[in-house]
Amino acid sequence: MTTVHINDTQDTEQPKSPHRRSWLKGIGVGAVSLGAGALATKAYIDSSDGTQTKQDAYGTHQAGIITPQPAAAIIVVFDVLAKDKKGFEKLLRTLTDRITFLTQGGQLPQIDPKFPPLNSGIMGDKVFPDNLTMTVSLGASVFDGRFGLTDLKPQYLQDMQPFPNDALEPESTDGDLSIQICSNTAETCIHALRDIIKNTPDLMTMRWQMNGFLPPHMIRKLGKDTMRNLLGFKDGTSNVDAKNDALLNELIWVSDHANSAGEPAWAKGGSYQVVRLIRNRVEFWDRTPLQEQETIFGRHKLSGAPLGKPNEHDDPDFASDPDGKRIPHDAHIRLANPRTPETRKNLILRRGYNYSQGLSKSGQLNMGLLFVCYQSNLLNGFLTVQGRMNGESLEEYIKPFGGGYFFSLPGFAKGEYLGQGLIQAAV
Ligand SMILES: C=CC1=C(C)c2cc3[nH]c(cc4nc(cc5[nH]c(cc1n2)c(C)c5CCC(=O)O)C(CCC(=O)O)=C4C)c(C)c3C=C
Ligand SMILES: [Fe+2]
Repeated sequence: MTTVHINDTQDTEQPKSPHRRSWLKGIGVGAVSLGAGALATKAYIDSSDGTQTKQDAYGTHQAGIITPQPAAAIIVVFDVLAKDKKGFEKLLRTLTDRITFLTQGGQLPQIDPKFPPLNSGIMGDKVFPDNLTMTVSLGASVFDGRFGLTDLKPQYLQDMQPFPNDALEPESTDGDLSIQICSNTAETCIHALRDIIKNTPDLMTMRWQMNGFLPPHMIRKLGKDTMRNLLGFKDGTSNVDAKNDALLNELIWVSDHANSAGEPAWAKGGSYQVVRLIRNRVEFWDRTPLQEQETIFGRHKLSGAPLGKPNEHDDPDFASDPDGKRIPHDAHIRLANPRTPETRKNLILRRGYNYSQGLSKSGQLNMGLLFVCYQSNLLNGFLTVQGRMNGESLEEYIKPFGGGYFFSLPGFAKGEYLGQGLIQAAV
């Protein structure tokens, strides 16, 4: 999908849009003579505030997978109430309509005040796009026979089985259908979620959800800097290049590539989505020596550089360290990506968010990582990577307690609906 940026992530102190320049002219002030504060104020009230930034609704792939991450996210997982294929199709058509409207924006209809409003009203009467994406994915349970889809399940889709360090809570695990909602603001995500709930009361019910956030000032730097997770480390330094189409067709999208062999035809253009809710034991972490923290990840905390290297994007060069003296063999990055020709097929596209949810029952900070990743092959991707990381030193500080495996539907064209290929292939 094409990304359309309308000055959202630009440096707000440089007048760029014609609209903005005309405003400056209109008040008879030259840009050079305006102080940064005045420009920043103006940036807040015109289109460069990001409210008009739009992601395409139509395309080969759904938005929200390779599109840049905005600052706010909600992952919400539903169980489907629809009883048959017809009901499931109605759900997919409703989701398509609402997502198209919410992501592109527009006027909300006025209604008779004797009836409840059609919408929460959080965005007023005119919905603005605010960089919203809503990515719809299906869990394995949808293919259980209720909707005539049994023979159409993506081959690796399954319920989440606990890894040795997991304590999966059933109320926060699995589910029929996930929606990853991402936007510039938490309010726009909440608005979108409430719109979906209001429009599908008879079709699905919420099972679990998690809100995530990233620092907005870092997002505005547009990839010039890497964001930090709540353990204080740069997270996202090394990731699959979302601009490399050949790589994406091999590793992220179900495609004609051998990595996707055996998948049903309808799944082409989709991707396996993994969500993991991972609590961080931050009080314990904050009492851990810096040296130990860095050894656990295999990177320097401040710079994000691989241990013993000066720069963040330097190659960790494991080959020159066969005994693990510089970067231990059980360091997170060494297990996650050993960087060998054999492990190339295990690369995944990570798209996680931080989360914070007040206090745990035992009075500790309840915060961590809303881990999300995408891959064309769940077995070669997350399942193998997580398998390699079982027993890593980081496990003492983290506790995965929920999540699920889902299949992100292919994108749709104008006049089509999400999952149309699946429904048409169903019996
Ligand atoms: C199974 C996949 C992964 C899980 C689960 C996971 C959890 C997790 N990660 C961090 C922090 C960092 N991860 C980093 C790199 C990294 N992590 C994974 C995979 C999982 N992480 C991969 C594939 C990579 C990239 C490795 C590489 O190519 O070098 C880093 C280093 C910076 C970076 O490259 O992003 C950090 C820091 C936490 C805190 C966490 C669970 C709470
Ligand atoms: Fe990681």
